[in-house]
Amino acid sequence: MKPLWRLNKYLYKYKGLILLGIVFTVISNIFVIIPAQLVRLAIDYVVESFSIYQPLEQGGMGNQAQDIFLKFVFVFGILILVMALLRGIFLFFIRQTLIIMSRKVEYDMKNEIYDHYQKLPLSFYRKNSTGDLMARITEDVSRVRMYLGPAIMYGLNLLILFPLVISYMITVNPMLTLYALLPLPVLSLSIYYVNNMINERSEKIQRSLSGLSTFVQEAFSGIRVLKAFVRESDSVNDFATASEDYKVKSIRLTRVNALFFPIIMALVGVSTIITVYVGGLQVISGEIGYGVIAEFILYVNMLTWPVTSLGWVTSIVQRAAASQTRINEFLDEKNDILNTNDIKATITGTVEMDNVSFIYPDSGIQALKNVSFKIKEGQTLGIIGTTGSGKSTIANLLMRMYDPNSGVIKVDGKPIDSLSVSDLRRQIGYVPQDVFLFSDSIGNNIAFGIEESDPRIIEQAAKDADVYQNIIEFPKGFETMLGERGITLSGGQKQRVSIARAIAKEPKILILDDCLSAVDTKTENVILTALKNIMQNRTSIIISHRVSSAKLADQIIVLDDGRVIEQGNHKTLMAQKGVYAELYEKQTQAGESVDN
Ligand SMILES: Nc1ncnc2c1ncn2[C@@H]1O[C@H](COP(=O)(O)OP(=O)(O)OP(=O)(O)O)[C@@H](O)[C@H]1O
Repeated sequence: MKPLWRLNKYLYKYKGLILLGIVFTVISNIFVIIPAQLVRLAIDYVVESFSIYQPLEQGGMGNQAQDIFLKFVFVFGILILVMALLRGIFLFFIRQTLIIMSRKVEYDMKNEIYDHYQKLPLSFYRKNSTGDLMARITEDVSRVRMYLGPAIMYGLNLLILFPLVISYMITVNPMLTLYALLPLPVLSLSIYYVNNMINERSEKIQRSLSGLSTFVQEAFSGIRVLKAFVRESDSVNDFATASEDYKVKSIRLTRVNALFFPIIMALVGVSTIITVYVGGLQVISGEIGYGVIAEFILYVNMLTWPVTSLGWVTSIVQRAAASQTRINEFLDEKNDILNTNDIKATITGTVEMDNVSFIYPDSGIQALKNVSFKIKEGQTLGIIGTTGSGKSTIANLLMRMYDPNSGVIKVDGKPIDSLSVSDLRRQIGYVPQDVFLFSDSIGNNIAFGIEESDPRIIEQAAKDADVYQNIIEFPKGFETMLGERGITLSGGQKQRVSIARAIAKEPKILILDDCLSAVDTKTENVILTALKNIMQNRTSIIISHRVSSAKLADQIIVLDDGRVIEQGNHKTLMAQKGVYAELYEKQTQAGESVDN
C-alpha cells in the first residue's frame, strides 16, 4: 500500500470530485435499501389483506376490498420503480465523479512521468529498455488508474452499503442476519483467489503477446534481410510456435475465468437457501412475517456484488501497488548532469579538454584516457581514429550527455559544468553518427532546433548541406513526409538533412560525428566548403574515419584506444609519417583505385 501514498497529492487535488462521489454513493445506497423495505411491507400487507379478505367477501364487501388492495400494491410498485430510477441516476453521477477523477489523475500521471523521463540523462536510457519505459507510462499507469477509479468506487460503496444494510438487517432480525451472511466471507476469499489467478494468467498472456508483437515487428522491419537470406519458412514456423504458446495461455485463462460467475452464483444460492430455511422456521414459530424473508433475500443479493468486489478490489490494489512501485522507481531517478553554476552566456567557441578520462558507467569500458586538446573560436578540429577509439565519446562529453571521470572540459575558458546544460546544448549543432529523423515533413525536421521556423533559414540550411536540390525534386518539396508512412530517404540524403538540421540553428559549435560516411567524396567536399563559410568565427569539430573529412581542419587529433596518439595539422602530421600519414596514403590509394 505504501507506494500508493504517492498518489495522495492527486487525491487531494481532486478532493471536490471525491467528496461529491461519496455523497452520491450514500444517496444511491439509500435508494437500494428503501425498496427492500417496501417489498417487505408490500408482502406483509398482501398476507394480512388476504386473511381479512375472505370475511369481507362473505360480508359482500369483496369488490371494495379488492380495489383498495390493488391500489396499495400499485402504489408500492410505482414507489419501487421510482427508487430504482433514482438509484440509476445517482449511479450515473458516481461514475461521473469518481471515474472521471481517475481519468484526470491518469492524465496528470502520464504527463508527470513523461516530463520526468525528458529530464533524465542518457545513461538512464542506456540502462532501461524502451519497452520498459513505455510499459511504465502506459500499462502501469492503467493499473494504478484501476485503483483510483473502480477500486475506490467499489471500495467506497462497500464501506457505505455494508454498515447501512447490516445494521438495518440486525435491527430487523439478528439471528437471520447471521445465517444469511455466513457464506459471504467465503465468497470474498474465493473471488480474491480466483482473481489473483486471473491476473497472473493475464500477465503471462500479456508477456506472450508482447513477445509475439516484437517478433512480428522485427520480422517486418527486417523483411529485406529475411527475404534475401530466404528465411521465410523459418519465420513462419517461429511465428506458429509463438502463437501456439499464446493460444495455450489464453485457454488456461478462459478456464479460470469460467469459475468467476459460478462461484458467485453458488454462494449466493447457498445464502438464499439458508435465509429461506432459517426464515421459514421463524415464520412457522410466528417470530417474523413472510415479508422479512423476501426482504432478506433482497439484502443478500444487494451485498453480493460489494462482497465480490472486496476480493476484486484487494487484488486490484495489490496490482496497483506493484505498478506504482515500478513507476516510483523511475520517478525517483535523479538527473546526475548537474550544474555547479547556471551560467547562461553566448558562447564564442573556444573548446578545451584537459587530461580527460571517461569510463562508460553501464559497460565499464574506458573510452577516453587522458585526452587533451584545445581549439580556439572559429577553428576546426578533426578527430580521426579507428572504430571504438573514443571519437563519439568526445562528442558525448562536449554535449554533456555524460560527465568525465577525471580531467576538465572547458568552453570559453569556463568549466563546462558551470554552464547551464540546456543553454550549452542550444548553442551546439550536433549531427549524430546514427541519423535519426522524425516522422514529420522534411521542413519540420530541419527546423527542429529553432524556436521560430523561417522558410528562408530552412532553405539556406538545406543548400549548405547540399540537399536542397534533392528536396525540391520531391513532388511536395519541403512538405514531403518522412517515416513509415512517408518516403524513405537514401542514407546520404538522411545524413545531409541531419546536417541541415544542425546548421539551421546557427550553432556556435558544430559537431559532425562521422556524418559524411554515406556521401561520396565530391559531395563531402561541397558540404565541407559550405561549412567553412558558414562556420567562420565559430568552432567546428569533425569526427571521421576518413582523412578526407579532417584534412582541411586547423588541428587534427588521432585517437587510438581512447588515447591521443598524434596531434597537429595535415601538413605536420604528414611530415611525422606516423599513423595519420599511413592512413592518408591508404585511403587516397583506395580512392584512386576506386576512381579508376
Ligand atoms: N553508451 C555506451 N555505453 C557503454 N559503452 C559504450 C557506449 N558508447 C560507446 N561505448 C564503448 O566505448 C568505446 C568508444 O566508443 P565510441 O563510440 O566513442 O567509439 P568511436 O571511435 O566513435 O567508434 P566508431 O568510429 O565505430 O563510431 C567503445 O569500446 C564502445 O564499445
